[in-house]
Amino acid sequence: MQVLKFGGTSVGTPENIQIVKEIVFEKAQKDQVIVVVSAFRGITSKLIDCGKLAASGNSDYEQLLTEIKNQHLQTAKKLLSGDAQPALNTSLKSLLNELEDILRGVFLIKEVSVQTMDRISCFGEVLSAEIISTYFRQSEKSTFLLNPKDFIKTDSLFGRANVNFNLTNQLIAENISNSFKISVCPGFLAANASGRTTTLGRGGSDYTAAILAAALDAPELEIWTDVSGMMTANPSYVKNAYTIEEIGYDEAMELTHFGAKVLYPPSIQPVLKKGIPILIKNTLKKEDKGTRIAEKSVSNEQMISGLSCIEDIALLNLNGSGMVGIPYFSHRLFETLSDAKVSVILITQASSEHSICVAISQEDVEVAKAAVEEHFQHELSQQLINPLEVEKDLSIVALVGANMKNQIGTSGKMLSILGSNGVNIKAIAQGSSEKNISVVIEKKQIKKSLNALHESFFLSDNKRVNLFIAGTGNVGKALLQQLKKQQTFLNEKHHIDLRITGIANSKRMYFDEEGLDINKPMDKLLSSEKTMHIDSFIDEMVSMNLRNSIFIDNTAHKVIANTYQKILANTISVVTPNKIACTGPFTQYKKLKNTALRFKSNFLFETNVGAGLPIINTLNDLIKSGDEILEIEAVLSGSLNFIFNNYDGQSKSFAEIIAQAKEEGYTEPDPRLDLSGSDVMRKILILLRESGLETEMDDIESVPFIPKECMDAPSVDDFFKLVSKHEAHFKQMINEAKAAGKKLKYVARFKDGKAQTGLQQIAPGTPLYNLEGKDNIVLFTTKRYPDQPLVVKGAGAGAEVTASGIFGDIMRIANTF
Ligand SMILES: NC(=O)C1=CN([C@@H]2O[C@H](COP(=O)(O)OP(=O)(O)OC[C@H]3O[C@@H](n4cnc5c(N)ncnc54)[C@H](O)[C@@H]3O)[C@@H](O)[C@H]2O)C=CC1
Ligand SMILES: N[C@@H](CC=O)C(=O)O
Repeated sequence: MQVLKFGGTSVGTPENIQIVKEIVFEKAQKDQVIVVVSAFRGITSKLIDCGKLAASGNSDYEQLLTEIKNQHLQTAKKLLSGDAQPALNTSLKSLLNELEDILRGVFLIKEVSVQTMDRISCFGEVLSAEIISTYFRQSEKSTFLLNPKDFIKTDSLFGRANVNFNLTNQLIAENISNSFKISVCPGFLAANASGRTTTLGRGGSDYTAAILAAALDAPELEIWTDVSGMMTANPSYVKNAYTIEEIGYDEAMELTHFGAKVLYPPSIQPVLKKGIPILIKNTLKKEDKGTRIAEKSVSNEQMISGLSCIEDIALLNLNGSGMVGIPYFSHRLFETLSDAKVSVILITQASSEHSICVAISQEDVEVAKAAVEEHFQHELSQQLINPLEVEKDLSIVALVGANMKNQIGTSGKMLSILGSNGVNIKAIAQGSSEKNISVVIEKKQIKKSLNALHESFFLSDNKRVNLFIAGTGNVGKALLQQLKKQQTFLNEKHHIDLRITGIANSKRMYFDEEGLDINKPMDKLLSSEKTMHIDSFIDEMVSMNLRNSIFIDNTAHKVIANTYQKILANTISVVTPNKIACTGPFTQYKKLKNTALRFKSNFLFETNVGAGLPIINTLNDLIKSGDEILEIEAVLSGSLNFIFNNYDGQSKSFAEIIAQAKEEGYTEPDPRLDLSGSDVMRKILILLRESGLETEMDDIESVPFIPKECMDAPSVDDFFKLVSKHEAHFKQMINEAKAAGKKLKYVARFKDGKAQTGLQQIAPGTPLYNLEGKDNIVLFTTKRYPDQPLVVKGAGAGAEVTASGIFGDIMRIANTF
């Protein structure tokens, strides 16, 4: 015997009922089938409304009743043909007349009892079963319409009656005939000992099906609904959520309790007790596999079966010294809430017993608060407990999986993922069964949290990282190219999905939560009508509240650098080649680092020194492992190295070589920063700060090599003109070096606690002498490297290498999410 139950949507339209027929008839070829049906979608609510309207003396119930009548008669007309149709119409009309009579009576006496409401509300199932059984019978004569009142026997608790299982099981065995291929049974209704109609409460049709399946020892109970089973998370929040193919009863219960409303747990108790598996299937996508809920959880690799959530939660926090060591305190709290019909969803209590915190539905807050305050009036007045604290607009997110108990660190991982996304956890509960870890968070963080957790716990998922990019000049453009080139590789090899969710240049900005087309991200930016303003950019980025977000500053702008503090405090990481933030006052640099630590964001700026070379990371590793910097000797300007490697005082002028360095993207957007030595001062300052020294820009001595008049030029154009004017000065510098058999290098040095930068003649045979092109070199002499310094050397300027350094920082952060 097979038992199938079809929900309201499955039987909601004539077209859907035709699909139901296909499903049932296919099954009936193999074995007898019992088909339990719900009311057509929306009918039960309409019936209840009719009852309430009639009871309040409002004749509008008649209009609603007409709608109910028409929907059933029209469905019957569409489904049936020939003689069957008038016959069905007669029986439908007789049922509808009975309903009309009851409602008329209610209207006249202006009163409806729960018992009468049971009679009214179950008409949906009765009418639906009448139509469906007649429709089936038209093609399959061996179809029978069951009356559950004959065999499902309950007490007289109208509205939510309790089943007498002994009697019911016996009556089912006696009443369900083996002689019909298909039996159609209306769900939800039953009868008490004296034959009066009762109903089975919430999930009633599932309950009917479960009672039948259990009594008949069905091999499986099939629940056909409008979703393809239980999903790994709510798909309206998590696009990558997918159907769980197999799950244990316990896990299914946990998921259902916390939001996956595919089943109502109490309604499946009868099959659960007998270990009968339940198959959840989608009527409108019958080819989908669905979810099989079986007695034992399936031992698969997947540690987490699903994520679920409940929205609109409030926390009640009762605390006070008067609670400590007093027996029955929690008992009294729960009893008070229970008496007030407030259901407690989650509980946490500190072992000190100083406080107890419960999560309830937000809609129960007022009732709960009033009840608790009244009950604990004495303790409150004696200040033994503090006034009840209520926090609203919260949600619960739960991680569910039977395999969690075999895994160390699951809750740690969960909390760390939420923390690195700036999600504050208000309360946490983990049962000793370890099948569920639930956290209470702000409601606005739900989408971000579910997605971040889903990507981290479901191995099939790619972890999405959202990039907000400001600056699309030399470096910015090179970065966009590299992101495009690496996208497939990162997806396939590292399961990281980098999306550009925001982009800006100095004029415009553009946002797309799903990510811009990586092949042409500039198109949308260039046609955007949104004017770039950094405050609006940040507001939009923060309000998008996306998981795993990184802001990348590819500008050289102070205004942008000044916003890092705010960005980091919103748990959005910052990656930047812009040196301004790290070279302001030491207190500001320190504050940024502390903010990043406090808000679990990352602040990375490897490209501030030596472009893509791993200089800051190397230094960080030395310092973190306890080493100490004794000396630094370095060439830190790619552009100056390029200029002095290419200027010979003959073929091209000094101004022409600077222009070439600018053209090739080695200089700062304003080359005066390079030529003045300021850029090198910034870099050595950053290295000293990263070495642990509290240093300011003024602590660095710098000897300029460029005439003061050039540096005082009011614009970059004027600067070039003045450099041309002073060509003889530069010629003399290079000729003197050549005559001494040396090369000119702009050197930064830290020795004996002092930092200096300046142009020097470098003799052959020293590490700085053979530094080609735009290369940089840094020699760290440390306690561990006292004789032979640790050397980092390579290309130290240029858009490509800088972009690849930025990419490296992005990946370092992406791997922490
Ligand atoms: N070129 C190199 O070798 C290296 C450069 N850097 C740094 O990289 C950064 C970028 O350099 P480049 O790409 O060469 O500069 P660039 O001048 O080519 O590009 C700057 C970009 O920033 C945008 N921008 C300027 N102000 C803005 C604002 N207020 N809001 C939004 N966007 C704004 C511009 O529209 C442009 O797209 C600079 O901070 C530079 O110091 C760091 C290491 C090496
Ligand atoms: N302008 C800089 C580039 C990177 O910081 C340089 O010349 O080194």
